[in-house]
Amino acid sequence: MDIEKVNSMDFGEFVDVFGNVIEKCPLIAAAVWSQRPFSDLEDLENHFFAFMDALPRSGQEGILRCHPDLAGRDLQRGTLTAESQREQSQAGLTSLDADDRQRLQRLNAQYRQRFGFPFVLAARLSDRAAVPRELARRLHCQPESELRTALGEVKKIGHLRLADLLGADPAGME
Ligand SMILES: NC(=O)NC1=NC(=O)NC1=O
Repeated sequence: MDIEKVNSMDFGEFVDVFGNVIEKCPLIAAAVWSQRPFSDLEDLENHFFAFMDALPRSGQEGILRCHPDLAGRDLQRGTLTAESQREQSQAGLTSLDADDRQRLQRLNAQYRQRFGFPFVLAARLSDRAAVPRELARRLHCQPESELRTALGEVKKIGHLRLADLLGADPAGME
């Protein structure tokens, strides 16, 4: 898909295509649509991220709270979005044994208790061994810096999802 096609989309089509670039936050695509035309794919991506950066802390935490836990209830119930399902299975989180899954759920609960939002990480850039290690490490970070780290992970997820949608090479979208 090229940028001319993106710029020609009406509102409904744009939100249908880009509504889940940021997990369960179609509002962001709905807002970014009005800023077309986009000069290129990177410009489109930057508008998504600029919207996130301009939100008050409550809005940024709200974005994080829209993310399903890694190897959490939604994965067990099969209620993940298609994108999340693919990402979590690529990281090997759909085939954890009971002990590993329970450990991850315990760490997720501790993290959520400490920060008030779920642990978010770009699963496609990680794997089943690294996820709990990274979660345990970030559990000890300060809230301010952890909010920034978590939003950075949302942006990595968004970057990869946009690259998929636009048929661009993820590296090429830097
Ligand atoms: N809590 C999360 O990090 N969730 C997720 N990360 C991904 O890459 N996909 C998800 O669903």
